[in-house]
Parts: sequence; C-alpha cells; structure tokens
Amino acid sequence: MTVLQVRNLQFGYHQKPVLHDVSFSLPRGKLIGIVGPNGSGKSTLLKLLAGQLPLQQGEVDIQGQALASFSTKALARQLAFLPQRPVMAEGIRVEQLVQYGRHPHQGWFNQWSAEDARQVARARDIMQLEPLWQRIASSLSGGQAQRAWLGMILAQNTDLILLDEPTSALDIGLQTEVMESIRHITTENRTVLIVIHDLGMAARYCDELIALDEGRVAAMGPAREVITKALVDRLYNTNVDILAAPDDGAPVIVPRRRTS
Ligand SMILES: Nc1ncnc2c1ncn2[C@@H]1O[C@H](COP(=O)(O)OP(=O)(O)OP(=O)(O)O)[C@@H](O)[C@H]1O
Repeated sequence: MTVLQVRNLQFGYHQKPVLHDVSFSLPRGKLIGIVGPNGSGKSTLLKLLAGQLPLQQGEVDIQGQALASFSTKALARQLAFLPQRPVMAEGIRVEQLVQYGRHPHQGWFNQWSAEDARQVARARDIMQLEPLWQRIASSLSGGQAQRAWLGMILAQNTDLILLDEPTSALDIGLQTEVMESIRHITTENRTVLIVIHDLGMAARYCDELIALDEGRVAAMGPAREVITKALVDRLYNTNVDILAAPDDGAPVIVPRRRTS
C-alpha cells in the first residue's frame, strides 16, 4: 500500500522555482533516500511533505488523504519530521524532549497514558539514550543531540518518518548505528524518507533512492541501481570510481583527485 503519493509538485521561493514536476510514491515499510547536490531542493521537498511550507502546485496524499485536509495535530499522528537544524528549547532534559514526541497523541487534558510511557521507553532503548536521559538537551554534543531528536521522532510512533540529514553530525561509528536503527524502524512496517549526502551509506542502507538535480527527479529506483558513475559524475560535477564493498558489494564512491 502507498503511504505517500506526490504528484506534479512545483514550488518556488519568491517566484524563484526550486522544484519542478516532482512525482513519486512511497510504499509501506521501506527506507527511501533523497540524494542530490547542495541546493537541489531536498530540504524544500521534505518541508512541503511535512506541511511546513504551503503547497503551490501539485498534490500530496498521506495514506490516501490530501495533505491539506489534515489538522496540524492529525498530521503529526501520521508523520514525524526532523528538520536539518531543529531548535532545542533551553533547559529541557533529554527525557522531556523524547516525551514531547507524544504530544500529538494526547487528549484535551494532556493525560499521560501507559501507551505514552511505553513508546517513550521504546524510543529511549532503540536510540540508547539511557546514559543521557537526565542531561540538559542543549548541552549535548552534536551527535548525542541527533540521537535525542531521533528518540523524540520515534516516540511520536508514526507510520511515516521524514528525516533531513539525521546522520550529518555523527562519527562513522554512530552513523552506522543510527542507520541500523533507522533500518530497524522500517522492519516495523514504517516508511522512512531520509535526506542523505553520503552516497555510500545511502546505497547500502536505503531500499530505493530519489536523486534530485536542480529541483527535478534525475533518477529513481532501487538504491544500488541509481548510484552509477554516470549519474554521480553528472550530478556532482566530479569524476568518481565506484568500487564494491567487500562485505555486501554495496557501491563505495571514491572521487578522483583533480590534478592540475
Ligand atoms: N527560505 C528560503 N528562501 C529563499 N530561498 C530558499 C529558502 N530555502 C531554500 N532556498 C533556496 O532553494 C534552493 C533549494 O534549497 P534546499 O535547502 O531545498 O536544498 P537542499 O538540496 O536541501 O540543499 P543542501 O544539500 O545544501 O541542504 C536553494 O537555491 C536555496 O538557496
């Protein structure tokens, strides 16, 4: 079943076009990556899908229902969105941040339910936040903060999760750990759409990729088929070699030096 359907999306900032005729659909239970050069429209696309920017042209359906027909709270029960640079409120602890993910599920009197507690504990365990639980969130390192934010997103317990570069501040060990956790989420039949710059990680972990180039879909399909030398050279104006990882054959992208 299709979780998200995007048809002929066009968008511009102050009359400057940024996205052109973008169409795709996301099946349930898959990890889908959006790749593309800086400024190609990846964050703009995610913000539109999350209802953070107004649709100008085209249609977005979430679980078969028009995006515009959802209230803010109803939308937050369907999809969780982690922007590229989320703003951390001063003074809150990691525990409170993760609990905040339950807000869309709470009723008029903000009753805290057993289900809320269960989802918060689950998010804490998956993101291994126990040692950070009572820390002031704004005092965390970049990587720790990213895990805390992901904990909040997991606690929201939505079928669709949109993440804008969730591994950008992480060292290579944590990157792998977080990507494994994100993969784990899709085994629960959730769909995750992730903006990611690291093409090797994208090819290794994502089921499918959407490659954007100047606001247009340049390629779309199974991750390891999308990452070709021709596409990478063209999109990033570079000259790469693509090797095969020794463990599972996933593409490893090695840019050649530019010798003068
Ligand atoms: N609020 C804004 N007002 C005007 N122009 C914007 C705004 N946000 C983004 N843009 C422009 O829209 C284009 C696409 O930006 P966007 O952030 O979506 O790209 P991106 O692919 O996510 O880039 P990056 O990989 O650098 O994060 C860029 O030219 C950018 O300068």
